[in-house]
Amino acid sequence: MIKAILTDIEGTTSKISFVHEVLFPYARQHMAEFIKSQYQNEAVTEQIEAIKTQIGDPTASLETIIQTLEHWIDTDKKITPLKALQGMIWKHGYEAKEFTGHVYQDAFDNLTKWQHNGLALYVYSSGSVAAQKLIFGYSDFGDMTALFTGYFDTKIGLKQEAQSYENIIEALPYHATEILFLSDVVAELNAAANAGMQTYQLIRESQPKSQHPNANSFDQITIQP
Ligand SMILES: CSCCC(=O)C(=O)COP(=O)(O)O
Ligand SMILES: [Mg+2]
Repeated sequence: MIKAILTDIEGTTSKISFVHEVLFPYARQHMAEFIKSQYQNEAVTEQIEAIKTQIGDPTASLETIIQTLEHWIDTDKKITPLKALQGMIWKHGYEAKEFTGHVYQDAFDNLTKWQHNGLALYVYSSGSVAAQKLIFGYSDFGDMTALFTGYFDTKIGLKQEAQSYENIIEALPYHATEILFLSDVVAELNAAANAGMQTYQLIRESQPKSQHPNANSFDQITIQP
């Protein structure tokens, strides 16, 4: 019996193009100015130090840090300090109403229904928890954050590793088989299944099917009572 839903964002609740054509370019455009103006802000300093550790250069200049971040954005790296900084930059965009968070109508409808029916809803995305709260907090449907009981990001582990899902199971009051993980990415679904979760693949665009149950929209997801 499913008691909790764990959902991916990009390609699952939300359009890939919103992330790649709106969010990533916005962060790319503002990253240099943001780092230069905010590097003494404690939360930003913490991320800069983490980047220095990651690249193995404790004396890296701000210029090197900026170039590294821009390269990571261009190559879609799911690196925790990059994701934290992107979230901080997106906050300005959402607050200035430069964009709202894209969420598919069927995702909004079914997440609302599932929560109403007593299922606990959680998010697991490579975007930081702060960025997850922004996309749902400033969504096309208004503030959706009350739908979710909890959020997980790469601090719990990478999305294609079974250990990350084992860590999530450990953090939740459910048995692995009571959790349904929704994602468009087969490697993530395989990792979740290896940890014992149930899975559904969202095929929003023209991805190849896999051995996981699949659906084109949340409307087609059947949850056994
Ligand atoms: C929180 S919206 C931005 C998502 C993001 O930064 C990303 O890299 C996509 O990750 P996902 O795990 O949702 O595919
Ligand atoms: Mg995805």
